[in-house]
Amino acid sequence: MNPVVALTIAGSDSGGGAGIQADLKTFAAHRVFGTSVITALTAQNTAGVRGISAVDPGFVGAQLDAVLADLPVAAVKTGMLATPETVALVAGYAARLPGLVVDPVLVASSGDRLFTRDAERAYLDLLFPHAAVVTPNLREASVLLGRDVLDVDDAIKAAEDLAATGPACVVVKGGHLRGSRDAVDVVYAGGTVELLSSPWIDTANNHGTGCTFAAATAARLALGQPVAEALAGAKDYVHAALAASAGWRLGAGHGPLAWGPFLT
Ligand SMILES: Nc1ncnc2c1ncn2[C@@H]1O[C@H](COP(=O)(O)OP(=O)(O)O)[C@@H](O)[C@H]1O
Ligand SMILES: Cc1ncc(COP(=O)(O)O)c(N)n1
Repeated sequence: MNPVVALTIAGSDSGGGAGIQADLKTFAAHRVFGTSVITALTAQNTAGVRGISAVDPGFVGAQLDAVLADLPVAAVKTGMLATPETVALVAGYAARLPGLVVDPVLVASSGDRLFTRDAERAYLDLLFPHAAVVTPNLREASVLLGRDVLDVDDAIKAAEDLAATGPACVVVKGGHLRGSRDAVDVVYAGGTVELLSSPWIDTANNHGTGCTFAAATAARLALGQPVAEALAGAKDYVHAALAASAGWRLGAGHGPLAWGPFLT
C-alpha cells in the first residue's frame, strides 16, 4: 500500500536541526512520505545563522508545480518563506494545499532574522486566511501584532486577534515563556481557548522545536487525524524528542532534537 504524502515548504538548515531537515525527519518518524520545496538556503549550525540565500520565487513555484503535478500531497507545512514575495506565491497555490499548517518563521531562536524586516504583514493578509493551523511562537505573535506577547494571558488575546485574520486554528507556542514550569501552548479554534501543556524539559537542545511541532501536526493531519488530536500528538512528540536528546552534546550552541530512530 502507498504511504501517505506530506509536503514541507521551508528553508534548509545546513546544521540539520531545523527547517527542511527537521521536517523531513519528523515526517519519516510518522511513517509519512516527505516531499520538499526549498525556499532558502541557510549557512547555519547550532550556534546561529551565518548566511541566507533566498531561492527565486519563480523557482519556488517550479518546485511546487513539480510536486503537486505528480504526488498526492495530503497535508502541507510552511516554515521559513524568507520574503513577502514567496509568501504571496505560496498563497497563490493555497487552493491546492490541503491541511495547511503555517509556521510563520520570522526570527531564529539565535536572534537571527529569517524574514524580510517590516514585511511580516504579508503573512496576515495573504497566507493566514488559507491556513488550517498557524503556529507563531511568542516573539512571532508579538511581531505580527505589533505589541508585547509575554505571558499566557497575552498569548490568549494574541491567538484571538490572529484568528480574526482567517485561520481555522491558532496555536501560540509557549516554548519561550519565562519562569514557566510547564510548556504551555494556547490553542484557539471555533471561539474556544484551550491550553496544551507538557512538563518543561530543562535542555539547551531546543533548536528546531517549532519546526518539529508544525511538521508533526502536518504529518498527523495527512494521516487523517482531526486538528485537536493532531496538535495533542505533535505536542507529545516534541516533548519525547526533547527528552531523548537532552543528554546530547552536538555542537557548541542549541543542539537538535532526537527524532524517529533516535527516540528511545
Ligand atoms: N524546554 C521545553 N520543554 C518542553 N516543551 C518545550 C520546550 N521548549 C519548547 N517546547 C514546546 O515545543 C513546541 C515549540 O515551541 P517553541 O519553542 O515556542 O517554538 P519555536 O521553535 O518556534 O520558538 C511547543 O509545543 C512548546 O511548548
Ligand atoms: C531554515 C530554518 N527554518 C526555521 C528555523 C527556526 O527554527 P526553530 O524551530 O528553532 O524556531 C531555523 N532556525 N532555520
